Amino acid sequence: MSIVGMDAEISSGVVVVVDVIRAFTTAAVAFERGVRDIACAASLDLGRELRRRYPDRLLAGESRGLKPVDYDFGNSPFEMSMAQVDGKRLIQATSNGTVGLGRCLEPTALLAASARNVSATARWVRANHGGEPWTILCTGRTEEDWACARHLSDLLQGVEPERERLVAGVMDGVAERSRSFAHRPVADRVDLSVDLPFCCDVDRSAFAMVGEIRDDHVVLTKVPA
Ligand SMILES: O=C(O)[C@H](CS(=O)(=O)O)OP(=O)(O)O
Repeated sequence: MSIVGMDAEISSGVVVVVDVIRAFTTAAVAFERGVRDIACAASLDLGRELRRRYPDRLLAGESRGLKPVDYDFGNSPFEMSMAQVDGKRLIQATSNGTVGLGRCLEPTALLAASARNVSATARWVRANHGGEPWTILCTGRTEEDWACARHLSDLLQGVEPERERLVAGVMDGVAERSRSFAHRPVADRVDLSVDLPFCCDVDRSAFAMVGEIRDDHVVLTKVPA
């Protein structure tokens, strides 16, 4: 039972990949909007390749937080909350979250989580892999993923954590990112203010996002839990 960062060797067992700001908050919102499944790519170019392979899929993702010109969507949960994607299939390629999914080579089970579906993720793991070893992979260096991982770890161990502490951790992560953005040219800064309410909406999504490893990507599906 461990919480690790992206520099760790990912063991087997149940692996939950956490990305609160913003990949797996955006993925959760996409599923809430009726998306059927999400093919997660570890790079923008692989995302483009997947679109060539599966032209019916819409392409979502970011580079340095911003939407590539040839992508259909960026990585904003706010943007996704208004998207007409009911019944659609997505491809998602981001800097951290989808890269993290690709790091897990032979997990017993692989899931994607954010604060939005953290309790549902814990319920799914306990119901389907209770008592088995698990690893929580934080894909970011800022506080939000680690706060979410600690929250999930408590839930997996039968401890009821405080939501307020998780929200405070997300807010700390946003503050850290805003400070880093301040060093970028204005045009390169990501306005997280519209996304923050979605990232802080703890347990809005009553489903786990369960991954299936394919040759060169991971497909997430929504599983009520
Ligand atoms: O889109 C995001 O919020 C981040 C990119 S950055 O770290 O803010 O530049 O990507 P994600 O994979 O969602 O952490």
